[in-house]
Amino acid sequence: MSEIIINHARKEYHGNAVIPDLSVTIPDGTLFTLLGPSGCGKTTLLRMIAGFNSIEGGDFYFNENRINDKDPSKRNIGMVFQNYAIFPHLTVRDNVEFGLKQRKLSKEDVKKNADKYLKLMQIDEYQDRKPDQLSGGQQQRVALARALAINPDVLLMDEPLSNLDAKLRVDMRQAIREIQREVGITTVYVTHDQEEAMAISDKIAVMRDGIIQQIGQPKELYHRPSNEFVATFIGRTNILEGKLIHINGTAYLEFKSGYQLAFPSLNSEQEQNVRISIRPEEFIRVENDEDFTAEIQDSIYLGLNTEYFLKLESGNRVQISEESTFHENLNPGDHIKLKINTQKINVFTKDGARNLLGVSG
Ligand SMILES: Nc1ncnc2c1ncn2[C@@H]1O[C@H](COP(=O)(O)OP(=O)(O)OP(=O)(O)O)[C@@H](O)[C@H]1O
Repeated sequence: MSEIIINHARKEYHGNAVIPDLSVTIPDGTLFTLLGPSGCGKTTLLRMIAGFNSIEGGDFYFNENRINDKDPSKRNIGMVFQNYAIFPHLTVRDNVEFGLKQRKLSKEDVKKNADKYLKLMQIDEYQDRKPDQLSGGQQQRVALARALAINPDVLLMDEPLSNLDAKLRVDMRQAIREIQREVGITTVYVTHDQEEAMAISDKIAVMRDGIIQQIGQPKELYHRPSNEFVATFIGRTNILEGKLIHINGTAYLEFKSGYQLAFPSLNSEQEQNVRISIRPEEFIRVENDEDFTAEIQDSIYLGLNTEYFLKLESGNRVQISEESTFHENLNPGDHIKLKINTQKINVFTKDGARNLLGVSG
């Protein structure tokens, strides 16, 4: 088992830095996800850890061992990719035993290890089949069993579920989570799917343009995103422009409508233009004492929740979400009153680069 430490990593392609200077520590035994939009450098970083990419700067360690110059085959890594990468001409068992045989283990140990992971991944009943006789989800289980059977120090997974259909993806991410916990292996998981990242990870690093924007538990990223990019990439949010002002020593958020909301947690911040992030579920419908009035423009019934598309009196459009009730009878054109949950909103500088409330985690 290993902690992974990356100090000042730099990656260039043809003189162009796709990862300028990245540092991160991945604690032993965690499922750590690299999350970000396409092209942000997730796969590049994963391949640097694996040893498939040159490293233009910085140091990579597994525990105290610097691995920069270590051959990929000597890093003791298990890998699972999007396209399964299992051998089509070998049976399920032979696939799982492949790495074990290469390591010249005794026959008994090969069998014992393969049995363990065939069972753990619930594919023992297919052990004599060839991959083309398996579903995508089963093939991915074989890939995972094969990766884990060699007892790697680190498991690297690059979009392992993206070839699977939606329902299976949800089942498989649960399976991966359970196996990872059971085996306790340090895992680096790459995805661009924020929901998958939230569901599976102990910790997530949100990346953009080769730079880590924030590292935290899913909950921390959702509630206290470090900047507007993270706030909009993790979950959904409404961004309203406003001003931070002081009246008699107390901070207020002034919205476009002119409404002023007392916001004492920013008492020590200077007056400035801000961008206010309010998640759809943090607008609460009230009968009086409202922060906003809004006109309903449209709604979508989603079973547990109903989403409303609203126009605020300022003209701003926002989306809110609330638990559906059977007798609900709101229609386009209706006016409603809303309060916002001030504990849960976030306030960014006018360029969206910094959360004035600070960041936990
Ligand atoms: N071999 C290469 N030569 C030149 N540029 C490359 C090479 N591989 C990747 N890049 C560039 O490096 C950047 C990061 O790519 P990378 O594949 O790491 O992104 P990613 O976040 O994994 O994206 P995706 O989710 O689409 O796989 C991109 O701009 C990409 O075009």
